[in-house]
Amino acid sequence: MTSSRRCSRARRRSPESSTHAEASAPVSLLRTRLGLPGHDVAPGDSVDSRPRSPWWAREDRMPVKPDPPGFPQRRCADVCSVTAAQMRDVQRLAQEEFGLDILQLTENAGRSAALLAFAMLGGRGRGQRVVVLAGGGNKGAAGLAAIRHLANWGCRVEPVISGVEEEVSFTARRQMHILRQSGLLQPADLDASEVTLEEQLANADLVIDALVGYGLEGPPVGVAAAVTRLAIESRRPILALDVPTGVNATTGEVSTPAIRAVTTLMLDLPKRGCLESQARGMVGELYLADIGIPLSVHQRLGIPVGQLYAEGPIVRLRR
Ligand SMILES: NC(=O)C1=CN([C@@H]2O[C@H](COP(=O)(O)OP(=O)(O)OC[C@H]3O[C@@H](n4cnc5c(N)ncnc54)[C@H](OP(=O)(O)O)[C@@H]3O)[C@@H](O)[C@H]2O)[C@H](O)CC1
Ligand SMILES: [K+]
Repeated sequence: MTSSRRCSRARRRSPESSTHAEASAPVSLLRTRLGLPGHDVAPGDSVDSRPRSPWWAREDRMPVKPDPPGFPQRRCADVCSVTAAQMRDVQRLAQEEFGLDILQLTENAGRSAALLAFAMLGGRGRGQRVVVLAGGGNKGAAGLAAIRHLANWGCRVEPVISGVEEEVSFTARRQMHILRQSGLLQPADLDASEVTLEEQLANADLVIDALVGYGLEGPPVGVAAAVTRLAIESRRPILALDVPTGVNATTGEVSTPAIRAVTTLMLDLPKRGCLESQARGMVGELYLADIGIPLSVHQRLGIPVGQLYAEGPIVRLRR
């Protein structure tokens, strides 16, 4: 099962490259489409060697706050953290026995992400550009939901879709449908070239990483890896949803490539991997959002949540 999954992933994600070359040269994927020369970054290469400020980069960007004030605070040590497997159990129970719909959970996740992003932007939407990198799973669906909220609040939001629409989860597909009907997703967003993406990133005030969360299997490959590398090279501030792409939610193991976030908004409960010391440089400031899973779901599974959200639905975690 696992190996056939992986084969189909390699096939789907990297039609232009041979299977064994794929892991080392994902960035050339989008470039290949454009017929441009290669642009490979070897694992361990310093991103400092990349040229800074290209001609299209805006000079008038507002600084974002990685640690916006106004949220209640908790100490990491006082909050119970979970593995990806425990989180899946919570989600399964919430859906199968309590009747919550995954669309509700992803919507709440996306709205929480939008609220924190808005606070990071200083509580002002007009004139702010946000780029949302969306994958094909429920993390992607949450990022896509965030686009609609941030657009309503005056931001200019650009979606970057890293999956083939027919293959993404139904939650992501539903959010894509809503965005398309709202005029927030254009045909060109589904097939952005590397150059377009570099330009979008260079002009972004804030980037939201909604590529791959606790569903990560092995190091990021294919388009998700290519987009991750471009986001790293752009040096723009990144808000990661749940766990930065490329970081293992349970162990904290950091793959190449992996998103280095200024802020990570974990959903429902802290993911153990985000609190591990090896992931520290990747997660940045830590926040936690209630996504509407009843406390009794956690209680049933013996996970003590206590008064975690008693002062508000988004909490800042201090180390
Ligand atoms: N209860 C919660 O905590 C909730 C969390 N939410 C968010 O959803 C994710 C978990 O969602 P899930 O759909 O299970 O998985 P992900 O979205 O994290 O990842 C699946 C997609 O990622 C692709 N993938 C997996 N491994 C790789 C890889 N090595 N390289 C590239 N791409 C990869 C996978 O592709 P497939 O081809 O395998 O299908 C999927 O497209 C959680 O982290 C939160 O962010 C919900 O929003 C609400 C509930
Ligand atoms: K999935």
